[in-house]
Parts: sequence; C-alpha cells; structure tokens
Amino acid sequence: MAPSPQVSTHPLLVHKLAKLRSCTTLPSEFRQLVYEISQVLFYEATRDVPLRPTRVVTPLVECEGRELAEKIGLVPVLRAGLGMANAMLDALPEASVWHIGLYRDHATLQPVTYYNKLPPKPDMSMAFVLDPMLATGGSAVEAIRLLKLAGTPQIKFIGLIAAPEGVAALQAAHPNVPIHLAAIDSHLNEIGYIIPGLGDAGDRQFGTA
Ligand SMILES: O=P(O)(O)OC[C@H]1O[C@H](OP(=O)(O)OP(=O)(O)O)[C@H](O)[C@@H]1O
Ligand SMILES: O=c1cc[nH]c(=O)[nH]1
Ligand SMILES: [Mg+2]
Repeated sequence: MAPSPQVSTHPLLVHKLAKLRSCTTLPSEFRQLVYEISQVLFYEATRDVPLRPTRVVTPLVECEGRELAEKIGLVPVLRAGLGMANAMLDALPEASVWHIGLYRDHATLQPVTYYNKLPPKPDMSMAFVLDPMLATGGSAVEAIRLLKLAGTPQIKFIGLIAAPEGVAALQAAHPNVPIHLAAIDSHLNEIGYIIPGLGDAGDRQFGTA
C-alpha cells in the first residue's frame, strides 16, 4: 500500500499558503510565495536523503564532514513547475534539472506531452517531480511514467495543493512514489479545478490569465 502523503504543517508555510490562494495576490508576489513554500517543502522532502563521509579542510584543521550520497535531479512539469524548480535549485545548486512539458487538455483533462528530452539514462539517482497542482493526477502520473521509463531509480513528487482525487490516482499508479504537499483540498469541480485551490497555477505565476 502507498504511504500517506506528507502534508506540511509548518505555521509559516500555512500562513504563506493563504496568501498564495488569494485572488488579490499579483503574479510577482505569487511567484515569490511559490518560491518560499517550495523551498520549505524541498527541505522536508529531502529529510531522509542519505549522507556519506567526506574530508574537509577548514582554515584551521582537516576534519570529517558529510555530503549527500545521492545525485539529485529536479523535474519541473512545464509550465507551472518552473517556479518550484528555481527555489530548489537555489537550495541545492548542484542538482540537475530535467524539464518535462505537459499540459492538460481542457476538454478531456488528459495530459498531452509536448517536451521530453530525457536521455535513456538521466544522470540522477533520486528525482523530485515538481508541479504545484495535483488535480486529477493525470499529469503527475504521466511525468512519473516517463521518468520510470528512463530508468530513474528513486522518485518523489512535490506539489503545493492537491485534490483527494489526484492523490488517489497518483498513489494507485505509482505506489512507491512518496508525495509531499502543502495542502490537500476538498474536491475537484466539474471542470477539473481544485476547490478551494488557487486557480490556474501557471497563469497566476506568469500573468497569462
Ligand atoms: O492533475 P491534472 O488534472 O493533470 O492537472 C494538473 C496540471 O494542470 C496544470 O497544468 P496546465 O495544464 O494548466 O499547464 P500549464 O502549467 O502550462 O499552465 C498543473 O500545473 C498540472 O500540470
Ligand atoms: O486547480 C487547478 C487544476 C489544474 N491546474 C491548475 O493550475 N489548477
Ligand atoms: Mg495552467
């Protein structure tokens, strides 16, 4: 059985999430909030990444330090995942970034892939798929399917807001992929939007509504 999704309860994150949802929040502040919330979620989602010993020379002596034992890859789902990737790349500059372009067809709600340049063996041992909205779950399920096809050994999903329907779909399709979120909302409306949600995360980041 898939583990329960991890939903952050950090008070600062909960506070920022309310601002993110507000229809009065303009794109510049929206992008900043996506950045700040994503960075907190990235720290939480990487809590169990293994470390290995390394030697460090300080200005005074040589000592033992520890470094990440995984090669971390960030996989933003275009467009809306881009703002999340910036935040995580600033937290871990040595991460590699692999873009996957998907949009959700408005009529069918099915994901349509328009960009995938994953090589046969992407150079990462742990991938974080980034998409702020997990609605029906179709886009996340497809992005993770593409990553698994490319042979990525460990995959985690980080989103900002999910519908229960999206969580269930992702857990059913990929039960071995842990899910990290800022919130699980009430339901999807009749056109597949998360309620209460925040609207269209791509449009709100890039001012294209
Ligand atoms: O769980 P799903 O039902 O698949 O919906 C979620 C998808 O919808 C949004 O992308 P959108 O199609 O709006 O593309 P965009 O990021 O380019 O705006 C969102 O960023 C997800 O990728
Ligand atoms: O509520 C939703 C659902 C899908 N995509 C979004 O950006 N928002
Ligand atoms: Mg969109």
